[in-house]
Amino acid sequence: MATYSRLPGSVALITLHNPPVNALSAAVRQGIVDAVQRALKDPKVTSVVICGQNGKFCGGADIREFAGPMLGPPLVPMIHAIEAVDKPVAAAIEGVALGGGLELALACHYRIAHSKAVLGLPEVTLGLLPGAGGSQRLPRLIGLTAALDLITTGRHVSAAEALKLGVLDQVTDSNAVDLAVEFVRSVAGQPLDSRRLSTLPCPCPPDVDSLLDKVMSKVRQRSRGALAPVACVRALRAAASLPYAQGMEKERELMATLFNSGQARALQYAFFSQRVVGKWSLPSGARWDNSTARIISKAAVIGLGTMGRGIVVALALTGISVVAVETQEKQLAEASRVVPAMLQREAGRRRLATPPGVISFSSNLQDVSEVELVIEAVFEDMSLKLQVFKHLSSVCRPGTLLCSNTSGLDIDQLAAVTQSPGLVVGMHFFAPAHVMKLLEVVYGPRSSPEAVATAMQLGKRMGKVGVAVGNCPGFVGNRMLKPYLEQANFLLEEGATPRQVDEALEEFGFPMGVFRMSDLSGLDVGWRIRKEAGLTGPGVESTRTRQGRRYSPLPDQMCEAGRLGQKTGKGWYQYDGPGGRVARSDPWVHIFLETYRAEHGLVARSITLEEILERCLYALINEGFNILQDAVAAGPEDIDAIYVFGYGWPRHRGGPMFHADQVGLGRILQRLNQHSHPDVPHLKPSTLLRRLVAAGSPPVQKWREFINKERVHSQL
Ligand SMILES: CCCCCCCCCCCCC/C=C/C(=O)SCCNC(=O)CCNC(=O)[C@H](O)C(C)(C)COP(=O)(O)OP(=O)(O)OC[C@H]1O[C@@H](n2cnc3c(N)ncnc32)[C@H](O)[C@@H]1OP(=O)(O)O
Repeated sequence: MATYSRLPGSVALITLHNPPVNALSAAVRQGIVDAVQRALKDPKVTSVVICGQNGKFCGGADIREFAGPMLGPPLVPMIHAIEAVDKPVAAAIEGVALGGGLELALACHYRIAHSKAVLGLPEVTLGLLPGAGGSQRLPRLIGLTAALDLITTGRHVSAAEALKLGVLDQVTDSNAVDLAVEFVRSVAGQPLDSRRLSTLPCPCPPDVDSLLDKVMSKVRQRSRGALAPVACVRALRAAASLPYAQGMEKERELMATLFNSGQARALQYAFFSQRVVGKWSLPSGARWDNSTARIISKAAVIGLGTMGRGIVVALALTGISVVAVETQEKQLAEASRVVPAMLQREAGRRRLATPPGVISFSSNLQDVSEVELVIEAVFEDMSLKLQVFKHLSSVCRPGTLLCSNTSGLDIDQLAAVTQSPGLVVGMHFFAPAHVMKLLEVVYGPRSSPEAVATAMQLGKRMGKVGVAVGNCPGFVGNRMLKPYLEQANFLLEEGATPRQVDEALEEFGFPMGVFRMSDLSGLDVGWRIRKEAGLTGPGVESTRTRQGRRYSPLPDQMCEAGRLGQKTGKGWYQYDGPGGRVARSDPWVHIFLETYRAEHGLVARSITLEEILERCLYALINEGFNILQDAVAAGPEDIDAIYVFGYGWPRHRGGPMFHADQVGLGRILQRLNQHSHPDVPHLKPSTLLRRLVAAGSPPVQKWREFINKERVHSQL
């Protein structure tokens, strides 16, 4: 709702009330309409201020309402009515003015903000455009070029930047509402025509068409099939070329298409998933709201390879003091040189004013004795990690949290060699660790709620999306990746080329197909894991069935031929020498595949794009259902957040489990059954998937509840 009060000196104050962010729900819109009417009718009122309760102006339209029928007064006419008021109206912006919140402010005649306020039109990140006049008013206020940047990226800007751009009229370090009240009193009675943005022309550069074409091609390239950024550019083209009323008509038309699209649903689901995963819970009953996190101020990182260096930077950026330990002198010397530069660059990129934490480098493990939390990031080798954990347990003071950055090894085994297994958790970062948003926080049966809460809290401080997951080989992300990679290799055996597979996945929206990704991360990573699992190596027979399952030795043979990916200049593609980035098809690979097929009596067949996607993605999704069934992930949102933030799953497709819901669970089940084969267990449909289909395929938002009920009745 919104409240109305008349302040001394003829100013009406309209306050939005809808915690936590004063979103423009039906009740708030009704409250605003009523309050504006009252202000208009009251002859004693000469000016109006609109503000939000609890220091937050407005977080925009109520996203939850988008899923149902839109009730209450519509936003667009409400905003028009505010602009038309013949008494000066000012928005007093504290906290946030985002989306519809900023559009509301743009309808006001003046905008006054607190210096800590954040403004933006992030609708594009929800699969929409600023459809309450924002796409037409903002360019008229700040010019087409700046509006294109803000609207197509959805980025938030500080009050200082907004003032510079001309979005704001004044910024204050003190009370923005008081200043706005004082200000509107001073301008009461003055003409308002020039303050109504809809009446102004849109300032454009002379080469407007070439600017719009350039932005459009950049947006298409960056958006990987997302519709909203393209629609935003179209709406802004209308602002630049049409009178306001026609521009609004175009905005409405584009918004109508986006509003009901699967992409908007996916992006709004992704918005809420990101928030759901913060509210973690463990099978033990420990939860985000009944567990206490420790505040970490001193931490250590053991191992300064690529991952360790990124973790040091991520910690230091939060202001934590870090002891960075590396026992190999050469690696230590290189890290001491490289890490401060990385830190400087990243701090600059994030426009951090505060000095980052202090880093001290050491080759001595004893130097971690005073820290509160250690993150081990040594080579992915269990015996080495066990040694490190044993040592840490004796060196660190009691109560120190011991975390491992392992990408899939057994956390319980590591915990078992320490004196306090409850204080051991996995903190699985993704490369580059100071940039990538995902953090898998891995708990074992003995991990204490405090340890999980602390790791999750620390992740949040580092700006990560932390997802609490159970302990199993590969955890969630890499466990699901395994069947995906496996299917990609099988497709090569059957006749596909690496480029065909990659193109299908890139067209789906991944930034990189599976083979380009393997080349980037190094083919030897998986090779080492397969050797440890006894699947390849000396003495293992070179067959296509191993340990009772279909097995493709193709990636092993690539490694044996010294083709480890980008780092060797050759992998599934060829590059311009070691470290090269541009992937080109390699005739060697084609001959290699042909020879391989001939040796194994395989006849290449033509494989459709559809089959590539189904086999790779449905195998991955099926493993997601197994993970939910095993309670390794608490809900589908957890899996989807992991894939969107860590594995390049296109955000406008919501995540693998959301995608399954969109495709239809019945269809996924039917296709899995079709592709299924007795010696490919990953394609055997999961029991959970079958039970969901039998229950009528409830929507993804209901799966958590369904799983819990099934578990109570021991059906899973
Ligand atoms: C027939 C078809 C017709 C089609 C035509 C239709 C026409 C319709 C016209 C409608 C035009 C609408 C145009 C406007 C659109 C919009 O405004 S879309 C929304 C834009 N706003 C945003 O994207 C902001 C989203 N929120 C945030 O970025 C952050 O929440 C925050 C505001 C910066 C605060 O961050 P923080 O303090 O970290 O808190 P959070 O944890 O993120 O959030 C707290 C809780 O608040 C919930 N929430 C936040 N914003 C909204 C929102 N806008 N709507 C609903 N709920 C919101 C968030 O989910 C958290 O709740 P819990 O998860 O329950 O904790």
